[in-house]
Amino acid sequence: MNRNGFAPGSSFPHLSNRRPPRIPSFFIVMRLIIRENPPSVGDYIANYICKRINDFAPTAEKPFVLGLPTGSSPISTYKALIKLVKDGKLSFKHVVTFNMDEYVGLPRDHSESYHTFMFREFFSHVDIPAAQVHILDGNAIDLIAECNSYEEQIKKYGGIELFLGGIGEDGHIAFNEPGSSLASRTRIKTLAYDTILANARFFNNDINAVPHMALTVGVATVLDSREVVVVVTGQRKALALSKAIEGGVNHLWTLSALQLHPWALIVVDEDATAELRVKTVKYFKSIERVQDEVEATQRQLKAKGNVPVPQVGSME
Ligand SMILES: O=P(O)(O)OC[C@H]1O[C@](O)(CO)[C@@H](O)[C@@H]1O
Repeated sequence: MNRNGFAPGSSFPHLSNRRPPRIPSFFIVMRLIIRENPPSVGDYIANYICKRINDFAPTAEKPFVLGLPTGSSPISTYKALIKLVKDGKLSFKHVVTFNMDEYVGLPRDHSESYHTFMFREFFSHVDIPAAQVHILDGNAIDLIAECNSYEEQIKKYGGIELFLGGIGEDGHIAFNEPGSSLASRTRIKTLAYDTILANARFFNNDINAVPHMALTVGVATVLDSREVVVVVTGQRKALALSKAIEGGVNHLWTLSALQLHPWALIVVDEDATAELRVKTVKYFKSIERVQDEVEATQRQLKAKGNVPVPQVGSME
């Protein structure tokens, strides 16, 4: 068993009888948090990650292993995380990161490479030692070996504690385009035309300048993480969000694989909920309300010196 309580290499921890430790039974449910706009989504996720890292109390021997995405959606989260570090509330000194993906063939110092993006938007502003940052090398001579070694490195650290992810308009998580196997691992992926069109905005709207291939962690790599948090903002992601949470698990909308994860959280803005049923929105809002109440009760009990006992029934 690895630190997460899963069998090493297990892609579908939900199928094992082991529930990840520290998760009360009433939290074994996908959660959807709705905030007004991208900045408030960023604040929510940053505070959430901050609490998770601080509760974990990472050390050099036991670092917190964090998966990270690129794209415009996580920028507000990165800004908020940087502020928490500057305010002395959070440190990345004992955090090890693994990025989701990288273009193939784009020079590392290209302004749109994910290496450049990550250092420009995040790593250069926090106290993470560069040696603790892992980003796939899309210029490796042997790309397959690069992908295999990435999986090995993740394993060496005992797995990813929390994977923060972004999605594409076609519902892909990382660069797991429609039709990707839900058992996929880190590999080379040809980008879908939709993704090339969507990302052309970063390449002066020239679709020929957008790389057609990328290295990406697989769906199973993401599912193996102890916890997955996904950021979804903007109306252009609304259809993908509804397919992923209201539809069945489906390789055409790879985000839907999160339904198989015991500890998944999707944080969205109002615009991204445009295609959801009112009933769905109400359901997820009620879960947030109940959880807030449970946590408030637990805090009160703790303050009185009592051991908190969850009163909410299982929602499994
Ligand atoms: O947030 P944006 O700009 O829509 O970009 C999302 C893209 O970034 C990624 O998260 C890459 O890490 C992909 O999943 C997705 O294609």
